[in-house]
Amino acid sequence: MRTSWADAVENSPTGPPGNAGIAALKSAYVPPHLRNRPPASSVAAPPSGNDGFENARSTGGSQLPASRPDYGRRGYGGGGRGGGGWGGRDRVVNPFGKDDAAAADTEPAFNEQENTGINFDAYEDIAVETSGQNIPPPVTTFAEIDLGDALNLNIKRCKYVKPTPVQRYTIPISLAGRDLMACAQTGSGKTAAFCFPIISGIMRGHIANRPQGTRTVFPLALILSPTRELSVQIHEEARKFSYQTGVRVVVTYGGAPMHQQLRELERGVDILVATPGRLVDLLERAKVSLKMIRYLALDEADRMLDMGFEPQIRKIVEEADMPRPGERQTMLFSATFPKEIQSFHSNRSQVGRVGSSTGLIVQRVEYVREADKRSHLMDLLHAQRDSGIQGKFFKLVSSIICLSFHLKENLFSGCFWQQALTLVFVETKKGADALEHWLCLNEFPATTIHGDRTQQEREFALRSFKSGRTPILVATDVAARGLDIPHVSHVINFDLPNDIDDYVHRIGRTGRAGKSGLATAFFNEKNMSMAKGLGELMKEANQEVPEWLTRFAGRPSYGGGKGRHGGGRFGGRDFRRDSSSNRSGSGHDYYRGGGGGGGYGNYGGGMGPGVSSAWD
Ligand SMILES: Nc1ncnc2c1ncn2[C@@H]1O[C@H](COP(=O)(O)OP(=O)(O)OP(=O)(O)O)[C@@H](O)[C@H]1O
Repeated sequence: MRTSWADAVENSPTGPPGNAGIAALKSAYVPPHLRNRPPASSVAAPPSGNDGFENARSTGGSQLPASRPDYGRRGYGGGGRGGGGWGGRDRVVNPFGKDDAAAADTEPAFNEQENTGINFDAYEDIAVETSGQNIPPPVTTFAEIDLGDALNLNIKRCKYVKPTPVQRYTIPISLAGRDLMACAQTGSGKTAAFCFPIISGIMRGHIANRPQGTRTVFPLALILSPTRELSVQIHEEARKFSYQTGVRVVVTYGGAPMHQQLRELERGVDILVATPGRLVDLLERAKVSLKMIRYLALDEADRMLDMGFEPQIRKIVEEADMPRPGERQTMLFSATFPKEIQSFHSNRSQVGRVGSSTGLIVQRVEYVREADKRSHLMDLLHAQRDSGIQGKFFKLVSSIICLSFHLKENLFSGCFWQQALTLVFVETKKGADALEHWLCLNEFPATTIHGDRTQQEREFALRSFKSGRTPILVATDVAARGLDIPHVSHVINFDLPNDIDDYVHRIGRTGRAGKSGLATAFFNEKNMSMAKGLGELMKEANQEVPEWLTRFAGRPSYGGGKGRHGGGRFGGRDFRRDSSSNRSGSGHDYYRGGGGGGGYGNYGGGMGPGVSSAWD
C-alpha cells in the first residue's frame, strides 16, 4: 500500500523533494495509525523470479533503467541437465544496463580495467590469518582463478577490477570443495565471495540428472539469509553474476504471494535464495526438494544460527532431504561470529583473519538523554543540511559519462546526482513510525522499514530511500544486516542495540566497499551494558573514545556488555586463538575455512535468546 509519506513522494510528479516539494506533499502524509487501510489503487505484488523483477522495477518506480529482455545466448538451449531450469526454456532478462553488457564484451582483461571507485588501498595493509590443513593459497587477481568465461565476463560487467580480501582468500578455498567459515568486515564483498564458487561449480560440475516429471523442484545450491530484503538483494546480485551462464537463480521469501514464487520455481531453479520461513513452507508442501543440494551458503550465518532461526534452520538442514555434511559444501559468512559458533566449528574449520576497515567508518558516540534525543537528532540533521552532507546532491559518475548518458538518454538527466542518505536505527516498530511522523512534520523527508509494514510497503520504502526521494530511513534491526545501499553517508543509532554485534552490522550500512562513512550513536544510562563493548570496538577501530564512555565502561556493574552471544565481537576475534600466541598483525577480521565436516548438530548450544523483537 502506498500510504506513507514516502509513498506520496514517490507518486509525486515533482520528483525528489526540495523544501517546496515537501510542503506540497505534506498534506498527503498519512500517519502510521491510519495505514493498513485498503489501498486506493492496487499495486502489483513483487514477483520473485528473474523476469518478474524486471517487471516489478518498471512498474514500481525504481530508478533503474528498464532493460529489455535479452535472450540468453550462452549456456542455454543445451538441455541435458534436466529438472532444474536447464534446457533453454527460460527467457533471460539482462540484469545489467544494456550498455554495460555490451561494453563488457569489448573490455580488456581485469588488470587493464579502470578501478571503478572501490578504495582498495584501504584493504592493502590488512593482516590475514588462516588455519587448517592444506589451505589453498589466496589469489591476488580474478584472472588467476578459473571461474569460467561467462562468469568472468559478468565480473567485468560488474566492474569488479580485483578481488577484495575476503574474495581473495575464500574463493580458492571454496573452489577446492572445502567447507568454509568466513568472517569479514561489512561491505567487503562477501556476497560475491560465496556466489562466484557456487555459480562456477554449477557451470562446470558433473551433476547427476535431476528427477523429471514432478512439480517438485530440485535446486543445486541454497543461499539462506535472515531477511526478505537481503534475500532480494542477494538474488539481484546472483542474477548479475550468473547472466548467460546457464545457471538460473530464483528467490523466495515471506510476505509476497506464494503462487508467483511457485511459478518462478517451476520454470527451473539452480540456485535458490530464500528466507528460512518461506523455504520451510515450500518444503512442507513438497514444492522444493533439497535432495540435490551441492552448495549451502548461510549469509549472516551467526544470525541464522542463533536461537531465533534455529528451529527453521534445523528443519532445513537436518530434517529435510538435504545431503549430509561431506556430500555437500557448506559456507558460513558474516561480519561477526560469536565465540559459541567459533568453538562449535573449531575442530573442522580454519580461521583467516583480515584487519578491519572500520577505519573507513568514523564512529561518534554522544551522551544524549532519552528526552533530548529528538532535538539532538534535529540538530544533527540541520547541521548536515547546512554543511551540505545532506540536502546537496552527490555526483554519481564522471562528467564524461554523464555527457554520454545525456546524449543517449535524456530520460536520465537529473538522475546523475544522488542525495546522501541517512539511516536512523530505533528499537521498536512503533518508535520507528513515531519518529518518521515527527521527521516528516519537521520537513525532513523520511520513511520507515520494520516488521509491521507489509512487504510491499517495505520494498517501496527501500526503493524510495535508495533513490534519494526519501533520504532518511528510520529502521528497526530488520535493516541492520547485509543491505548494500549506495550513498548511505550517515548511520545514526538513535536507540543503541543491546548487542555489540548488532551495532557492528548497523554501522556497516555505511562505509562500504572502501568508501568512507559516519556513524553516530546516542548513548545514555539505558545503554550501560554496551559501554564496555562499544569502547573496545571503537578503540580497535582507532576511533576516539570519549572519556565519559570509558568511565561508564569501568563501572563494575555495567562493564560486562550485554549480548545475546555473550561477548561476540566485531570481526570475529578468533576465540580459539585467544589462548595461543599465534596472532599476528593488527587486523580485526577473520576467516574460517575448513575441510569436510560442517555439521549442524547442537550448533545453537549455549547461545542466549535475546532475539530482537524488531526482526521478521
Ligand atoms: N571485487 C570487487 N570490486 C569492486 N566492488 C566490489 C567487489 N566485490 C564486491 N563489491 C561491491 O562491494 C559492495 C559490498 O558488497 P557486499 O554487499 O557483498 O558486502 P558484504 O561483505 O556482504 O557486506 P555485509 O557484511 O554488510 O553483508 C557491493 O556494492 C558490491 O557490488
